Amino acid sequence: MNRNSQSTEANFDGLVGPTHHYAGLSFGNEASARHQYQPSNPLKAVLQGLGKMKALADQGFVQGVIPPLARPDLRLLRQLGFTGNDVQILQKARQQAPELLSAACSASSMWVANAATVSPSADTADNRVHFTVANLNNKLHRMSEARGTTAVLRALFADERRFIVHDALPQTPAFGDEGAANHNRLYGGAEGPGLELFVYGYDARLPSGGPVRYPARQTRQASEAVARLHQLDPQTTLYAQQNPAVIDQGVFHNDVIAVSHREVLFCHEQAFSGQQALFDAIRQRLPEFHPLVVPDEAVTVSDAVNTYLFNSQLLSRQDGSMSLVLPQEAREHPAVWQYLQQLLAGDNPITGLQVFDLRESMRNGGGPACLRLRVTLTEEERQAVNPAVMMNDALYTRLTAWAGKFYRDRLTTDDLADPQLLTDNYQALDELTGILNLGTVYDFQQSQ
Ligand SMILES: N=C(N)NCCC[C@H](NC(=O)CCC(=O)O)C(=O)O
Repeated sequence: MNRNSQSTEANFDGLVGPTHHYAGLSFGNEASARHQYQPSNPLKAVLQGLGKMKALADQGFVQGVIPPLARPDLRLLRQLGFTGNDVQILQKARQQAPELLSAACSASSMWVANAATVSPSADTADNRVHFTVANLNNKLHRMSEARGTTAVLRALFADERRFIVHDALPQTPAFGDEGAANHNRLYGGAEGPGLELFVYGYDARLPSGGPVRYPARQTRQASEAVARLHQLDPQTTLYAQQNPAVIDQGVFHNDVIAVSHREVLFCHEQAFSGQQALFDAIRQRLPEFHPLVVPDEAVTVSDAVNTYLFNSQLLSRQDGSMSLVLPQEAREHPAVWQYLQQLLAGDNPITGLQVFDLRESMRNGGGPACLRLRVTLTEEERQAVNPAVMMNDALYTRLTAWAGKFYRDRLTTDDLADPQLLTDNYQALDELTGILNLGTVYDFQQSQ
């Protein structure tokens, strides 16, 4: 395979599933806690996500769709001791442990920045695109994604000559892994290996040094294991610790405080431990490195957590300038919006802002960047991706009609044991596998 052929950063967005609801399941994610038990609108949520995908595809960006996992996760409920037929299991869980029913129904697989860590073929010794499925072992509702995500990614990236999807790391806290949300890849003009920057919350070898209030979800040990699996060159691999003080302020993933694209790293001044030394190390390997650091006096960490300023997407336009894709909350915040105007006027590649209303996802702590998995692909690799998942007018029309047929416009935790919800979900997902040409990717299809 040709190492030097032109490559593209494609974005694959998670399609919001029909059971999207607010259950307060993610301790350390303040939006999740704040919106616990509020009614959600799954139809609006899926349409908001599709709107972003369609707008970016219309601008010529390569945009794909990742289907939701099948929920309720009856396998998980059985594993937790609930017995009987499907309806009995749901009802028993609702009566005895509603928080477990919520976990089994969570639509959290929409945040595909946590589906896997991805290394492009230019960085890997065997010249394949490597994916390691995230084990997400810090939270029950997220941990149970790994199995289904593995099957879905293998259905999308099936060509084993070009892609390899590794199983998730061992499910133990020392190997906590949250995927691409804690991984950046920086690169300059020349084709060839990029600099892979893995960001962890704590080092399991050291007894202290992590956050104290909220959990660190990613360990250094997990990042190192992913780098080994991906056969990365240690010369172009760096590890950095996220500042534990910002984890304690609600920055549960690095993509809540930093985003990279090409040679640019856009981040808050408090994002990393030893930030200056880290920047020196990056610059040593990548002379074009262009950090854009936001001072606390312009935007506080709390403002960043509330607006998801850094959970933005940086996209290159044809002319080499960059566009920043932001959530509506960033526009509504005077200090953040003022900072963004200064950024546009300043000497840097960002020349445009695009704002999307993603409020249904934002209320659970998921912004524009959480909803996408970035996969850098050569032209040949792009041709090898399942073409039915690539966004275009026809797919957008089909998926909006499909969602309109199956999704509810109101859902609360009280609705989760409704047998009709289960039947509708399975029917919706069965139809979706046809639209996206996925084969029988869901367990319920195999037992039919
Ligand atoms: N930053 C990135 N890349 N992803 C955001 C993930 C949000 C997700 N929220 C939730 O899982 C909330 C579910 C609930 O409470 O109902 C989480 O905390 O893992």
